[in-house]
This record gives sequence, structure tokens and C-alpha cells, in this order.
Amino acid sequence: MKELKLSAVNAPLQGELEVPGDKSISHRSVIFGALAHGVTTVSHFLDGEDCMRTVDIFRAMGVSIDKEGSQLKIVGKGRQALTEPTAPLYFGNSGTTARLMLGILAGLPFFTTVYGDASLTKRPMNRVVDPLCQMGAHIDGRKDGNYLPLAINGDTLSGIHYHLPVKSAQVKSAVLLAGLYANGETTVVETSLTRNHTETMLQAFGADIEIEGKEITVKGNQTLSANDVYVPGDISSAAFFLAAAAIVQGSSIRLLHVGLNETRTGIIDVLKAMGANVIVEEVHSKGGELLGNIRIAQSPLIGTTIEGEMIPRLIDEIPIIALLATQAVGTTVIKDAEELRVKETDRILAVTEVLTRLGADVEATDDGLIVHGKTPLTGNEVASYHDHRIAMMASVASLITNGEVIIDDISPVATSYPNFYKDLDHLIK
Ligand SMILES: O=C(O)C1=C[C@@H](OP(=O)(O)O)[C@@H](O)[C@H](O)C1
Ligand SMILES: C=C(OP(=O)(O)O)C(=O)O
Repeated sequence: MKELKLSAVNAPLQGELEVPGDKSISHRSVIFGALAHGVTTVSHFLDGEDCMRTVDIFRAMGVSIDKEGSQLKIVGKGRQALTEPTAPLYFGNSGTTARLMLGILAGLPFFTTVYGDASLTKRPMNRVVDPLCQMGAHIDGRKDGNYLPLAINGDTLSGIHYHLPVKSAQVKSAVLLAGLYANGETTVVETSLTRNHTETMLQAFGADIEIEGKEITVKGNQTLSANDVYVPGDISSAAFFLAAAAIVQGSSIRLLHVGLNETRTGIIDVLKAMGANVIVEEVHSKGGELLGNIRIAQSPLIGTTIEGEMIPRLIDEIPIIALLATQAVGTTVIKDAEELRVKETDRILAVTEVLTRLGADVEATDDGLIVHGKTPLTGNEVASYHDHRIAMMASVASLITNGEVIIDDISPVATSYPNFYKDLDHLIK
């Protein structure tokens, strides 16, 4: 536990910042580098706890991964060179590691046991275990394999045609990763488009993959070739500074080299809909991913409605969007976001509790939030719910509260953004 007391700084955010590498792309760079043949280099890798869980897992299966700061060198010898780990594999707090690795481990010719921290142990795994078992996987665990720890008896899998019952890129990716080494073809059909970094990186590593709208097909028994990956800045991390600059009087900042993949830029669309002064510039493509700079300055905000296909494009940004909504005139309604209930914590509950304690007018619904603004915020003691995004949202809130915000535990911030407080200090002038 690491408590933090924050007082309003009464100073604007100004200047430039390059946020750390994208978490989703960092995970995938390790996975594909380790499965491929040849040496993969990764630059601007996110040096956060979650991504290190993925690195450690492949090291435990015999893959050489050298890391110097945010630079990785992965010596891939192909999937068949992976060796049986002699100890249980630890997923830590990382849902992405858990779901994507299950898709790989299910088809490997050996036995593995896997576990996670207290939060991950409560998150549902049947969303990946069910389709993998339909492909022929043998996975056992509590509640029919819904909860970690799990035991996996790897076996040859068969392709599947699968309609995703949840809006989840992790489930989509797990099935595609299993399909890559299964017999026959695997097709995944989405109802709402979720982040597509797996598909993009599969193409960059030379995989045979067909994408038709929301339908993705991979051939089985494939071989991947090494690639050099540059990881764009994480828009989900940038979102905290975008929100801070939008609400702190006199702020004006520029965030550099931020990932702008369309499946992730919902936060920018919402900022625009709320009337924020936000400009995206110097957009270009690297390794199949879009990136560019984002400029934002403080301005008055108005409430908006966020729902449907927009939700997967900003799912991790909803806690910070809720804070923005407290400073917007009118009502902000967020619906179709029931997935928030199964993140690191129940984020509908956590956001409602934290913001209410700070004086906001927030109502939890089954699948989202209703925020009435604009309300002044006051200091109070709040919990982070062991969730990095709740801790960072409460920290940004403290910039505008009248009085101190005391967060019970900010240690989870290290899962996605170890230098968050240093970078926030850098922007506060
Ligand atoms: O695939 C990924 O990298 C992720 C997908 C999302 O989860 P779901 O697939 O559960 O929606 C997101 O919340 C998570 O932070 C990262
Ligand atoms: C939900 C998140 O991550 P994961 O599912 O990988 O734990 C997140 O980073 O907000």
C-alpha cells in the first residue's frame, strides 16, 4: 500500500510530453516476437508491470528477451521451440496477458498452470476458456475454468467459426492466436469493432489473415517472421493529461507520438463533442499503426452521450471521461459499457464512489454512468480500488479540488504507467 496526499496545484499544465508506449501493442510485440522466427526488436516498449508479466512468461518458456529500458531484443525460434515451464506462470494484474496467453498455451504440447493477483483472480476467464474448449482445449479450474488459477493440458486444436458474445479484443485475440496454430481455418465475428492491434501486428509478422469488416479469418499452422516494432504512445495514458489540460484553468499542452488507431480514438471524439479545444496533427503511419501529436487547451465543456459502437473505442478511458463530465455543463450519459464491471475492479462502482466522495453528482446504472455537471469538487479520502485507472483519475481530480485528495494506494499505477507522477509534475508549470 502506498498512500498519496495531493493538494490542488493552482497552476496550469503546459509544455510537451511523450507518453510511454501503448500497453496493448507492447504485449503483442512480445507475443509475436517470441512466436516468430528471427530477431525482433521493439522500441518504445511500455516498461510497466503488466507488460513485464508477458515478458517473464516467455522467458519461463525458454525465449531470450533482452531489455534495456524501453528497448527489447527478442530472439524468436518459432513456437515449437517454446519449452514447458517448470513453475506456475504468473499473470499478475494483467487481463490482457491472461486472455492472450491462454489462447497460446491451449495449443502447446505441454502442461501449464497459471495464476494471477487478487484482482485478476476475480475476473472471468470463461469468455476465452469456452471458445478454446470448443477448439479442443483442455483447461480446468474453479467454476468450470472461469477463474484463475487454471491448469492447461495443451493439445492440437481445430479451427472454429466464432461469434464473439462480448465486446472484447482480448477474447478476439485469444481465439485468433489459438487459430494461428490450429488445424483448419478460424474465423472470429465481432458485434462491435474492438481494438485491432492483433490483426495489424499479425500482418506485419507475415501471417495469412483476412479482414472483412467485423469478420477476421486466419489460416492454421502458420509461421511468423521476425519484425521490428515501434510502439506508439498509449492514448489510454495520454487521456489523463488530455483531461487534466481540458479542465485546469489556463492549460495548454502538446502530447507527442500518440497512437491514433481508429479503434482507440474515442476519447478524442468525446473531447470534441464536449467542446474541448483539441487538435490532432502530424498524423502518420508506422508498422501499420497511426500516430501523431495532440494539442489541447482548457475550454468550457458541455455534457454528451456515449454509447454503442463508441464504447470499445474508449473503454479504458471511461473513468477519466466521468471526471471530465463533472466539469461539463449539463448531463453526460454513458451506456452499453457493462464491460466496466469486469475490469481490474467494478469501474462503474469505483468511479461513482470516488467522484461522489469528491462532491460530484454521479449515478451508476447497470451498464454505465449518468453525470450531472458542472459541480465544484472538494478534497476527501478516496480508495483506488487497486485499479491503476481509478488511482490516476483521482490524482487528476485533485488538480481542481478545493482541499486535499488522499488516495489510499497508488501502487497499482505502475501496472500501466510507472512514471505517471513524474510526467504530471513535468507538465505542471
Ligand atoms: O486487448 C487488449 O489489449 C485490451 C483490451 C481491452 O479489454 P477487453 O478485451 O476485455 O475489452 C482493454 O480494456 C484492455 O486494457 C486491453
Ligand atoms: C482493463 C485494463 O487492462 P487488462 O484487462 O489488461 O488488465 C486496463 O488497462 O484498463
